[in-house]
Amino acid sequence: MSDQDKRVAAEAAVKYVKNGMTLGLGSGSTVNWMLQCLSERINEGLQVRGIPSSKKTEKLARELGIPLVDFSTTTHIDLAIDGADEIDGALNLVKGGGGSLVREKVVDACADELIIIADSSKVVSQLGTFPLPVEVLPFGYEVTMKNIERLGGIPVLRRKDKEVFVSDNGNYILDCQFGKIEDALGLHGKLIQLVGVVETGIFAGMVEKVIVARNGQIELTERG
Ligand SMILES: O=C[C@H](O)[C@H](O)[C@H](O)COP(=O)(O)O
Repeated sequence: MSDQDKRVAAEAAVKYVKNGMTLGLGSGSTVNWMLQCLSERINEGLQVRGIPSSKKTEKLARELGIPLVDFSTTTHIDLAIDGADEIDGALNLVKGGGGSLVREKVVDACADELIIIADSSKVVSQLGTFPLPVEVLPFGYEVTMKNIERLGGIPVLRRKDKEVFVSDNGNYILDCQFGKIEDALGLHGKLIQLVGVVETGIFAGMVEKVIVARNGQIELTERG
């Protein structure tokens, strides 16, 4: 992991932002760099507004003076910029390492274009080394865990500072090891049908561009 590369990727993504855009603001440490870059451009006169995908992003964006709106103002997002925990060669993603996957998916899915920014440690040949985050209702999460085990997963209830981690939506996160994921969309489809599952961290077929920085150099991959 390199903060320098996260910043390089973030700077490259912000070049795609144009005056007047409504932006989807993802979550995580790479997105935090993007917010810094965006705020610098806003200080230079760029006029945009953002819809944040987490309370943490909302807080930082406010501190940086980035104008924010929510879905009561508009349901249209021109461009979303977000991070990822894993990116495969088909531009499928695992997300949710920071617990923001549900709001990220709502924001990213309604954007005209989604750009993913990352340092090169996130690029994998196959998804599944990073345990798949699955957001579940707290009620009956034990049952949901059993059902995930029946699908071949090993779910672990996420904790933070020894307390159960609670998402911005008041839900729990199960970090699920499935081994190497052969069929990302198929696995998502099975999980999302389970009662109690709110959303999975598989983002398949959603990305237009991936910007990866490796030792300070940009690698741009676009959906073919
Ligand atoms: O829930 C968190 C998000 O999916 C993040 O975009 C993802 O975890 C990547 O975060 P970072 O840029 O900190 O590695």
